[in-house]
This record gives sequence, structure tokens and C-alpha cells, in this order.
Amino acid sequence: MSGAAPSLPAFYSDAVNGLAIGEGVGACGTAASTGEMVISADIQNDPCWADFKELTAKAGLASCWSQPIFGSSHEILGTFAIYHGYPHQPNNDHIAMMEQASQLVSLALERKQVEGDLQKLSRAVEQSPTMVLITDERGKIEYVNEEFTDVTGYSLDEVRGKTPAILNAGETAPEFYKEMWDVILEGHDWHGEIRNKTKSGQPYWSMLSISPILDETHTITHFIGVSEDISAQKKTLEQIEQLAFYDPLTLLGNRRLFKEQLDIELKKAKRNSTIFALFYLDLDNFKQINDTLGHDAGDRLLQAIAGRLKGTLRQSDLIARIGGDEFIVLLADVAGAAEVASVANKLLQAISQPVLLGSSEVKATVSLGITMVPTDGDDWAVLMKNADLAMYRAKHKGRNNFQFFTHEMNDEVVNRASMEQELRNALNNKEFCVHYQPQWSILKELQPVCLEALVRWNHPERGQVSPAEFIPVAEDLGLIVELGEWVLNEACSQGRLLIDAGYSIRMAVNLSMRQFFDPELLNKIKKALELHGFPASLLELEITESMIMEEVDVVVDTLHQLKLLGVSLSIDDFGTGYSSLSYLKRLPFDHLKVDGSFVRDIPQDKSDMEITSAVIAMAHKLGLKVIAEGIETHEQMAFLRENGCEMGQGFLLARPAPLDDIMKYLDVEMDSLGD
Ligand SMILES: Nc1nc2c(ncn2[C@@H]2O[C@@H]3COP(=O)(O)O[C@H]4[C@@H](O)[C@H](n5cnc6c(=O)[nH]c(N)nc65)O[C@@H]4COP(=O)(O)O[C@H]3[C@H]2O)c(=O)[nH]1
Repeated sequence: MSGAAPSLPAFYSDAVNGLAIGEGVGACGTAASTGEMVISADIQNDPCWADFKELTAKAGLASCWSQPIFGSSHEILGTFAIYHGYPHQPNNDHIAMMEQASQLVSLALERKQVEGDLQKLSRAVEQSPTMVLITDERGKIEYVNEEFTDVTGYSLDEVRGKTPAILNAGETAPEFYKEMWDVILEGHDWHGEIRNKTKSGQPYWSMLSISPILDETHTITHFIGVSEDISAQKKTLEQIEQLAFYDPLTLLGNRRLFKEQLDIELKKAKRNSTIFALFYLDLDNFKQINDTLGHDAGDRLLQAIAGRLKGTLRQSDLIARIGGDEFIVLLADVAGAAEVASVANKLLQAISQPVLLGSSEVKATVSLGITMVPTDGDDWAVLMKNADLAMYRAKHKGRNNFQFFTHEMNDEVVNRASMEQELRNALNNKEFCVHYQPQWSILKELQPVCLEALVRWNHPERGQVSPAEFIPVAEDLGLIVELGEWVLNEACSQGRLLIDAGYSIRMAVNLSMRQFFDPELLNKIKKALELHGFPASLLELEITESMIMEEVDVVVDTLHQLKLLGVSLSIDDFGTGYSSLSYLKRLPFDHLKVDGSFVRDIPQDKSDMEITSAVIAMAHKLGLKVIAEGIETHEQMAFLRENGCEMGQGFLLARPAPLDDIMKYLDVEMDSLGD
């Protein structure tokens, strides 16, 4: 309770102030609590004053009549009370007077409350952190708040009587405003984002809500606009979008953006019956460049490639970077395959021009797969798969070329899937066997010095499947580790049988990439040697040149550990990789096998002959003996001998065959073949 009573003693008012209302808390407390008039004609004998007898006696108050004051919604605002210094019972006139007085007080109190509310409201609007603008029904500005002035630079005096059109940045179409007015004039609220400008002409994004204010006859009297400057949020959103849809390194679109754009292009092409082409590009030697020149150089190369793509293609073509060194291009609205092929050629040309990365000049090439839309498909997943398959075909065809997708490529994938399944069962079903091909010393007398173990798959329906076909699949599936171990054991056990029969000959076994990087490799080799009692000195492991280019440190370490076992090592398919001389010098190889592809065209291809003789000379400088693969003719043999190649292998000398068939070469001197 709090009281306002100028004629009551101050100590009395102080004592009463702050008391909780309730029955028994004097006449006023009881009236406020019950909503009924309370007449205490004799305070000293009135139970509701029991706790305040002394206080009232001290104040000289003997009677109190208290009437509740009701607000317009019949809520109790307070009480109106009359005290007397003597016990006093009111008559009807007194009661009527009390009721009238309380009504008058109610009016005064309510008015004060409304004024207070209005004041609070206007202060809230004035100091609101959002912009508030009020116009009359013709759109003439009557009021703007401080925030409006802060953001736009316009004071109320400057804009009063003008329309909000002064804020129009001129970047929004008139139809937009027309639609907005249609909504508001219908008496509805409108929300939206519009581009405004400040007094100094600075454009900004405004998130705006406009509400018409209606009177009791539902006529619009005013409009109120509440808005916020959302330029900063917009900018953040744009940045997020940039990150979500663009590759920060090359500033090209990313996979997500490309997919969206492709969907639009697909619909367009369908509507207009046009065709377009999808290119999938993969850098051929990116890993090598990255590994040798570092990631910064790799990044700059990718930027350079992106620049070349942009420089070669039309502005309307879409380009995206969708992975580390993978780009994708959509060539919109093309006339046909010939045009597409010519663009592909131009791209290969542009990309293969040398790029200067710091002080090194690098030549990058790409393998490019092409799929045509809608001929090859009309859906993102299918098209991507097609282009990817075609790109892989381009890789297999020697890189730096392009290939169109064909449906046969798809069939191959299906075949491969079934081969995967069959391969998984082949070991258990004992469908593999090992053939051996002798390697011969060729310089003086022709003598078999080693037998290379070559695995064969006797497929129950397809007959013998070439290892060139199934080894890569076994490698991908990881099955090669188990298969390779089986071949190793076969070779050691057959080698042991040969020793027992009086022929001590080296057995060469191919190691696949997965086997080479298998942490159990050394243990497995030791175990095989022990199990079959085959001496390490007679086991040769063939490791391809491409394998030693992988994780350099692991390779060097593994090769040295193998060497410690006592086995000999040969570097296979030499000439097909990119190994550097200084690197080779660090590796403990015994033999180097010149790849058959160089031997094949001797003596027709002069450059192959030059390469072969250079490789032989280089190998000798490194202290390695050379084995030439794929010798098929006497001319080849003569050339290799002239160039000092110590050993040879090929159909001219012996084809791979089961060990029983190979035994004859071990019995017979073969001098006659050499001439
Ligand atoms: N045109 C022609 N070819 C000749 C001639 N002399 C030998 N060849 C073939 O050349 C391949 C030599 O083996 P590679 O280069 O290690 O190439 C091998 C090797 O990389 C892989 N491979 C075979 N067996 C195994 C194995 O047990 N483990 C692993 N990891 N790979 C194996 O499969 C590849 C192909 O093996 P094959 O089909 O047996 O093919 C063999 C052999 O039959 C010739 O005068 N002319």
C-alpha cells in the first residue's frame, strides 16, 4: 500500500506505506482486497484495525470509511478514504459522495497512467535500435526516430512532409514498389528487403516492414515503417556464399555451384533442343610437381591452369574446380562433336605451355574426358560418371589427350565389377597358377640365369585371363597382397625343387605397389624363404619404376631392409616413369629392366634405340646390370649385345610357360639362338 494524504500526519503515512493489502489491514487494505466499501465507524472497536489501534490513536483518527477505486476495466486502482477524529457512521449522502469521489479519482489516475504509458512508448520508439518512420495516409513523413537519422543522415526536419522516395537508391524496379503499395493499400502489412540510399548517396540494404494504421472505421490514417540496415549481414551472407560455391584458390566455381548450373543448363538444353558437352580434366603430373616443388608451387600451377581454361574458353562456358587437380567444364550450345574436339585440342595446347613457378619452368598436361549431352545422358550423376570414365581412358592412352565417352566404356566398368567378384573367389578355388619365363645372359654364351614368375588365372569360363587385365583389379581391391604372397611361396617352393634337382637358378618375383608398402612385407618374405628352404641370394624382387616414385623415404628404407635380407632387387619397366638419376643412385638395386616398349620398335625407331643405349650406359654408370625385356627378333638381340646389355628376356628366347616346360631350357645349351 502507499498512500497520498496531505492532511494525515507524516508518521502515519510512513507507517502505512509499504503494507501489503489484505483483509484486516485497516479499512483501506480490506477494501482494496475485497473490492467492497469498508466503514470503520469506530476504529478502536473494529477488528480490521486490531493491529493498528495504537497508531490510529496516536494520529487522532477514530473512524475511517474506505471505498475501492475501480479502473475502466473494473480493476482496482486503489481506495478513497475519509477519516474522522471521532467515531462516525456515514449516512446515504456520505456514501454517495464517497462513490462519486472515487470515480473522479479513478479518472484522474487512469489519465495519469495513459500519459505515463504514452511517454514510455514514445521514448521506446525514439531510442529504438531499429529505424521507425511514420507517414500520413498520403505517404508524407510525419515522424522519424533517432536511429533513422543515424543511419540515413536525414533529421526529422529535413524529411518532414517529404515521401520515403527520397531514400530510393534507384536500383529497384518500379514494379517492385507497385506490388508493395498494392499490399499496403489493401490494409495488409508488407515485409521485404529493399535497396535504399543515405543522404550522402551511400546505398544500403534495408529490411523493411510497413504497416498501415487504421482508425475505428477501418480507414488508413497513417503508415508506419520499421526497418533495419542489413548491409553488413548481406555482406557476410555473400562471403558465406562465396565460400560455399567458389574455390578460394582459383576463384572458379566449385562442384556445388557447377551442379546447380548444370541442372539449369540441362533444362535449357531440353527446352531449346540444343546440345552441350561436359569436359572432365585431371592434371597428369600434379602429384609429382607438388612433391618436388612444394605445395605453394602446386597452388600456383592450379591458378595458372584455371587462368588458361578461362583464357581459352568462351565467357558463357562454365568452369569449376571440383577436386585437388580436377576441373570440369560445360561447353554450352555446341554444333557437334567436331567443334567439341577442336575446343578440347585448344585446351590441351594451352595447358601444356610451360608455366614458370619461381625459378622452375614446369610443363603440365591434362587427361580430358568428354561426354555429350543429351546423347550420352541427361542427369548429373550419369554425366559425371561418363566424363570421368572417358578421362580415365585418356589417362590410359598415355595422358595429354582427350577421349569421348562411349557406351563400351560403361560395359568395361560392368565387366570389371563382375571380375572383382570372381577374383575374390579365385584364390580359394585354386584358379591361379604360375608360369615362368627365363631371363638369359646374352653377352657371351646364352645361358638362363633367372626365372621370372608370372601369375596366370585360369578362369572357369573365360579361359586364361591376362595378368595385365586382372592384376590392376586385384591391386585396387587389395587382393594383390594375398595373391602376391601366394606367388612368392610358389616361386620359392619351385625354386627349392630346382635346387634339389641340381639347378641353382635365381627366381624373380614381381612385387605390386600394395605389397611393397605392406608393413608385413619383410616378415612374409623371411617366412617364405624359411618355409621352403630357399636361399635369399637366389630370390630377386622386381619393383616397377613408377612404385619407387611414391613415398620416397619409405621406399628408400624398405629397399635397404630388403637388401639386408640378402635378396637381389631389380627395377622393372624402366623408362616409363620419371625417376631422376640422383634419386636412383640412392637405391640399392642390382638390375635394371629396360621396358619392352623401347625394345619393341628396334631397329625401326631410332629414338627408341637411342633411349635404350642411353639407359644401358646410364645403368652401367650406376653399377647396375641390365636386362632387356620383350626381345622378339634377332636384330633386337644384336643391338642389345652391341650396346653391352648383359641379360635379355623375350619370346625369341622363351615364352612364359609352366615349370615343367621350362626345364628343357635348363638342360640345353642355347648358343645357336644368338645368331
Ligand atoms: N610382347 C611381348 N611380351 C613379352 C615378351 N616376353 C615377355 N613378355 C611379357 O612381358 C611381361 C613381363 O612381365 P612384366 O613386365 O613384369 O609385366 C607383368 C607384371 O607387371 C604383371 N604380373 C604378372 N605376374 C605378376 C605377379 O605375380 N605379381 C605382380 N605383382 N604382377 C605380375 O603383369 C604383367 C604382364 O604379365 P604377362 O602378361 O605375363 O607378360 C609378361 C610376359 O609374358 C615378348 O617378347 N614380347
